[in-house]
Amino acid sequence: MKNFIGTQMIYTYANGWEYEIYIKNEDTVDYRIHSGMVGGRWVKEQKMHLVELTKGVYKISWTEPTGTDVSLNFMLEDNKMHGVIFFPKWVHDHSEITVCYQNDYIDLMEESREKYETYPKDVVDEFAAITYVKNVGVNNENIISEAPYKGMSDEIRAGSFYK
Ligand SMILES: C=Cc1ccc(O)c(OC)c1
Repeated sequence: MKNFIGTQMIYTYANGWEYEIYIKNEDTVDYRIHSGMVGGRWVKEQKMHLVELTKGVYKISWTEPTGTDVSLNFMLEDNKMHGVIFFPKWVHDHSEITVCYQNDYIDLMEESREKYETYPKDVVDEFAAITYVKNVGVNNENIISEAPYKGMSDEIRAGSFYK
């Protein structure tokens, strides 16, 4: 658990979606979505549940202000993960509403989840290849502190992003 907390990772799902996550502390993640249905979205201070299922295998789970539910398994020894995302119908239908720095739009997310339809939910379950992993310590606010842009994940992997 000590090794996992403080880890920043970038991974690409089999469907091509690229995500970045920072396990900021034992119950909080920050993340950026580099590509996919809601590419451009980024979030700080998402509360989550974390368990170590077995040696080197971690599961984190949370429910978002949008009503989207997420559960992710990280298998670090194999450099892979598996994610399950349960999207309410409205996120699928109006994904553009969720593409923002969510922390500035919590009220809009909560209004939208009431205003639009929840069902049927869209379940996306995919494996992903982890393309970057680094333990950057806990509670670092500089890891995920700006919006994703095209090329950012390549810069992070190349070691040229953080000054
Ligand atoms: C909906 C959020 C969401 C879905 C899948 C992910 O891998 C993720 O990682 C930060 C976040």
